Amino acid sequence: MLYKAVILIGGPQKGTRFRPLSLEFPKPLFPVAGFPIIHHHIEACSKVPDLLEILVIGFYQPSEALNRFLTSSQRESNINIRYLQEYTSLGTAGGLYHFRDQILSGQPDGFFVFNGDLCCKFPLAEMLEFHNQRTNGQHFTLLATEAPKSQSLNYGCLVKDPETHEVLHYVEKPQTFVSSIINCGLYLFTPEIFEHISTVFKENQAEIFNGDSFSSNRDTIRLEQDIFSPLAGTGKLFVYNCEDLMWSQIKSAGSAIYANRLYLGLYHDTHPERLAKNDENGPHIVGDVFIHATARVDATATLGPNVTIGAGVIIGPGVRVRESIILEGASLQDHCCILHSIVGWNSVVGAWSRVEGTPKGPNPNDKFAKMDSDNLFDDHGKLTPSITILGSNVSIPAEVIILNAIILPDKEIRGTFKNQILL
Ligand SMILES: Nc1nc2c(ncn2[C@@H]2O[C@H](COP(=O)(O)OP(=O)(O)O[C@H]3O[C@H](CO)[C@@H](O)[C@H](O)[C@@H]3O)[C@@H](O)[C@H]2O)c(=O)[nH]1
Repeated sequence: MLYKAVILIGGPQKGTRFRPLSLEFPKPLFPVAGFPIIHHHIEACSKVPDLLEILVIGFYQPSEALNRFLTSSQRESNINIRYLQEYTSLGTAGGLYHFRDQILSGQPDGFFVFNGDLCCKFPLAEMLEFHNQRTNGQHFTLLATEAPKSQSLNYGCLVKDPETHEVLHYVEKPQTFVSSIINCGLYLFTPEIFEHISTVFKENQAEIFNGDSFSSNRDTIRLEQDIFSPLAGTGKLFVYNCEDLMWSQIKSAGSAIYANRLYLGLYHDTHPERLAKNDENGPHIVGDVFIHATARVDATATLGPNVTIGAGVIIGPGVRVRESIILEGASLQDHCCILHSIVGWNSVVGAWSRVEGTPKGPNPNDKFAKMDSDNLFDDHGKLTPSITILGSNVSIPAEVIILNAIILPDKEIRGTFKNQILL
């Protein structure tokens, strides 16, 4: 059986907590546990036997960074990888439909579709096995997991037949509780899915000529509302439910820090060589830490748990870093302290300064709790305390405190700042 994979990466977005970090760099390339978010998807795909190619679909302008990433991923994984750009946001099914000829070229028997903003222990082999056990032939499988009742409302929710695992009912982000089984944003489709998308496409186009709709987004088709909801209960849609799945969305900077922790934890099984170890000449390592081979870390620094140090980073004596991501080219000067923060590309933190955010994470007492995607502002218009973010080329002087702040790129900070966005 031949398969393909499609990764939906969306496009530039405004007003998110990721903004200072995604201004110059598409979010799917943001490094988590040392590698771009979608590198983890590609790595999972490379383990699927007979994978014909990977198509990355989005509405980002092709950029040097994206091209460089795709070329190097292709070389490393030895799989053909192409970027297909939508002319506008076509929705999670619209992009698939627009590029259906490319997806079906080479005649795959099926294809995986990934939301690009997932952090997951992608159970592709298990999904394939589950999918192929259904006798139906032309059917579709989606990956699901459990969420607490209150959090389930933030996701696609589904009700399944406990015997057959057929999806009987699907509601995208319901207003009231439907089910604690949530859509994880990873699907396995057969080519027949295009017949269902085509029906919706034609209905939408017909509306233009019936004068029913002047909406500018009539080319948009959503997998969740337009395809899954009507497919539920027709015997075509099945759910592979992985209750204990290691899974999170990456929507905010807080969730990037959480995903960093999850992927570093996974490296114990998948890539133990990527985890830093304590040795006489190196820094003190606490828990899971990734240090890029080109970073220079003083032996008196203490790093961890859950820290990623990017390429070319320089870390001075006595520095302390925990629960943070330090991006390529940054410099942390003597005895500074970085907690629950993301330090942007080529930023400098001066000696004895403290950069600190507020920890974000799912409720540890609730087995199925998910990471909430934190809003930038609370109901009173105040910045909600969360991860501190320094954009690229930010300079923090010596002996100041930066607490719960978001600092846009290229800023030279002169003093202490708390609970602010510095534009
Ligand atoms: N190519 C492309 N990608 C898109 C588009 N719109 C969204 N995407 C990508 O599709 C994924 C889903 O994005 P959203 O539309 O923001 O949905 P969501 O709020 O994340 O919810 C989805 O994911 C949840 C799990 O993470 C699901 O529970 C939910 O049902 C839904 O599928 C993201 O990776 C996003 O970049 C589009 O027009 N074009």
